[in-house]
Amino acid sequence: MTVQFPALKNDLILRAARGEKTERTPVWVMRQAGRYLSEFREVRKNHDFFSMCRTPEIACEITIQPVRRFRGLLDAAIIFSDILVIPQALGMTVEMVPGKGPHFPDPLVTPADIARVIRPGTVDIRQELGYVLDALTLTRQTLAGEVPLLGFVGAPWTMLAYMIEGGGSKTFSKAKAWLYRYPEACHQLLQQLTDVCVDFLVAQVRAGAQMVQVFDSWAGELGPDDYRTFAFPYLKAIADRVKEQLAQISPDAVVPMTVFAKGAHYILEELVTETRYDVISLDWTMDPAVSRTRVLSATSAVSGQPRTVTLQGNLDPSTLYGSPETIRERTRVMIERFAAWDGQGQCHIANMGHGMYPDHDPEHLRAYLAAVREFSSAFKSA
Ligand SMILES: Cc1c2[nH]c(c1CCC(=O)O)Cc1[nH]c(c(CCC(=O)O)c1C)Cc1[nH]c(c(CCC(=O)O)c1C)Cc1[nH]c(c(C)c1CCC(=O)O)C2
Repeated sequence: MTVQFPALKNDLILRAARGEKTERTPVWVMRQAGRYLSEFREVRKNHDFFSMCRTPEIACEITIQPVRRFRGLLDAAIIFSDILVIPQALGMTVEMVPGKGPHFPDPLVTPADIARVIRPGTVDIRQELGYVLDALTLTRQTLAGEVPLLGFVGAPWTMLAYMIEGGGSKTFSKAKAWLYRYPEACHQLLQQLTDVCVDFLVAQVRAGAQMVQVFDSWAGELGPDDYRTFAFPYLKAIADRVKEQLAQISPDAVVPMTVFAKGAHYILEELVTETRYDVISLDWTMDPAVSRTRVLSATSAVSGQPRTVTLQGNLDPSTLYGSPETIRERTRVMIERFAAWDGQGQCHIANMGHGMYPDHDPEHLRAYLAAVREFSSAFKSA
């Protein structure tokens, strides 16, 4: 299958991800499409969340809403979908309860339950998740090359946590109890989820995704040893296998990959030295300058040469509750810290340290996007 797409007019984020120099820092924001936008709420009031995901025309429209509203200020679009479409593809029921979040009426309770979701091979991606692929293709056409289109999946640990907890949780004690009581069943499930992630990401790229991100939103619930046992090996396998499979299609098909292990500050060195992710997304609790130093020294220790991986992030989303002047000042400091190592802030993709909140003022996001442009252009031309 070869689909022809319009030529790309803004490839800033792809260049930054590959470590190439850019004239300003590209910026996009997790959850840039969502409830803080009145135009999203307008569509949402007439539709159930997952029906919106399953209707390519609606998913396309919502993906493009922020690009349209902040025209010229965003450097990427991320496809409107959810990390929980994979548990659904494996046969689980997931509902999105307005104001509460995801709910699994029938979560995994005992290891015998994994028989419901484990199968030989993976799932038929076209059949179970074809609607995401169609949404990607339609959106990439509709964007007409204005900005690159990002695809994504949830990381195996984060998806396992939802499938066992049945929704969000304060302690993740059900999911973590499984790691201690039923480690074998967990590994089987994590392997199954990894296999689906790999096939799904490759399919997303074939359908039009120009870069992909793996969201390990609950990484920080695990300590270093558990993370190294139950999360990291699967994250690593996803990057290895996706890159291998894309390279087999053609060298040009290999897109940049981002990993966001939220809260797992201890894993930074291993992510850079042992995985093939091009971009590492930092949450707001990590200092950009310190993170860069850690990356440089970890890579030189391994190869004798420091490697410049691209870092993404990391303004605290709560900063957007401040005044536009505060946002501008905090953004200046953020840009400066990402530039501490080279004086320019190359190898940086600006984002928040997590997603937008529903009660954010879109005009405050605009202030952030404008400040990234202002200060990063100044640093890079200095
Ligand atoms: C953990 C997680 C989920 N989904 C996702 C993650 C990883 C990122 C993160 O850590 O935030 C990923 C996701 N979810 C959504 C996107 C779309 C693209 C974008 O970033 O704009 C993406 C990339 C839409 C969404 N996903 C969801 C909404 C709001 C749903 C609604 O309208 O009711 C949107 C726009 C719902 C969702 N989906 C999920 C939760 C916990 C919730 C409820 C919390 C909330 O309501 O914000 C699971």
